[in-house]
Amino acid sequence: MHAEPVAEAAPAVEIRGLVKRYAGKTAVDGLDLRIDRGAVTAVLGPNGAGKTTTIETCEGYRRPDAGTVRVLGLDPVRQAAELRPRIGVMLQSGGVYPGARAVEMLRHTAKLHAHPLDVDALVERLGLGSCGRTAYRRLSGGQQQRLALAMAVVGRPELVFLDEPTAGLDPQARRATWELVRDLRRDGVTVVVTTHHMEEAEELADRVAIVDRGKVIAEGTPAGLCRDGAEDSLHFEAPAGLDLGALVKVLPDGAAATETAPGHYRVQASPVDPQLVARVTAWCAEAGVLPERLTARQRTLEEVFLELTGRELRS
Ligand SMILES: Nc1ncnc2c1ncn2[C@@H]1O[C@H](COP(=O)(O)OP(=O)(O)OP(=O)(O)O)[C@@H](O)[C@H]1O
Repeated sequence: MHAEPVAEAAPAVEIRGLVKRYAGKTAVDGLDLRIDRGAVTAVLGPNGAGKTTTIETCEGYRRPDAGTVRVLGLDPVRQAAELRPRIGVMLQSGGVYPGARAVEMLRHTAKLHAHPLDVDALVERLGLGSCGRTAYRRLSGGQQQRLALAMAVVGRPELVFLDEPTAGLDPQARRATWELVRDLRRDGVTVVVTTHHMEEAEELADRVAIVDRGKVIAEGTPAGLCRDGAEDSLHFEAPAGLDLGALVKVLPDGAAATETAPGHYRVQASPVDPQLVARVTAWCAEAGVLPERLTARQRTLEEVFLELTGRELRS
């Protein structure tokens, strides 16, 4: 006899075939995305790709025109009352009463939750100490951002949505935000973050979803996306006119070697790994050639992003 299977916890977010239109214009076009619990997921995409619309649908602020959205197993519109206390939301536009005093508002929000974070410690770590009695509308843009972040996390939510949390922040505030996100992850909180900063996604995210024209067009770990289908390359300099036909013979199938300019060589292969470097250098040693300025390059997430979404500016 098998034991009864334990019901698996629902994923943090499960979106199937989401469609959202504004006045006939399709902003989200059959988007599928599953986000597991306990990880940081970065949602990337060009301006207007549909990221904010998707996130706001998960938060229950927008109703899908088609498809289904489940957040912690709940319908964000029909089961909003049950869902809201369990999620933290940082909106791009603040979503805060402009006349309210900054830290008072945070204290008030904390009191609405059963087990809030320590407000003073949060204020301190986000550098909001000097903003105590200042009205929200009088805070600088960066201070408003940090307060919105504090409001999103103060109630110790299970799942936090952060829409461009570091847009317009100075490097110190950006780092403080990253640290807070890392702490959330360490505490088992699921974080969904949209960003236009690729290094932020590489730095913070366990998984990345790239959205374009209302659909998820790629999904995986940052390292996996940089590796997948990648034409990575190895570069070195040596005397001009090396016999590259002989070099290619010792390389794995599919590898190519070219002299891009006299004495400048490029070896393309997938993957560029330590074995490839060893074969190239062993061949050079056989040929009595010193490969100078030998560099192995993997694509960055920004390069992958541009390859997938195109280099031209969208109108
Ligand atoms: N309230 C609205 N009314 C009409 N159109 C809208 C509305 N909100 C968004 N859109 C349109 O829907 C599309 C998707 O917008 P959305 O804000 O979801 O994109 P995004 O990926 O978050 O972009 P960004 O990176 O610029 O924030 C865009 O073409 C946008 O102009």
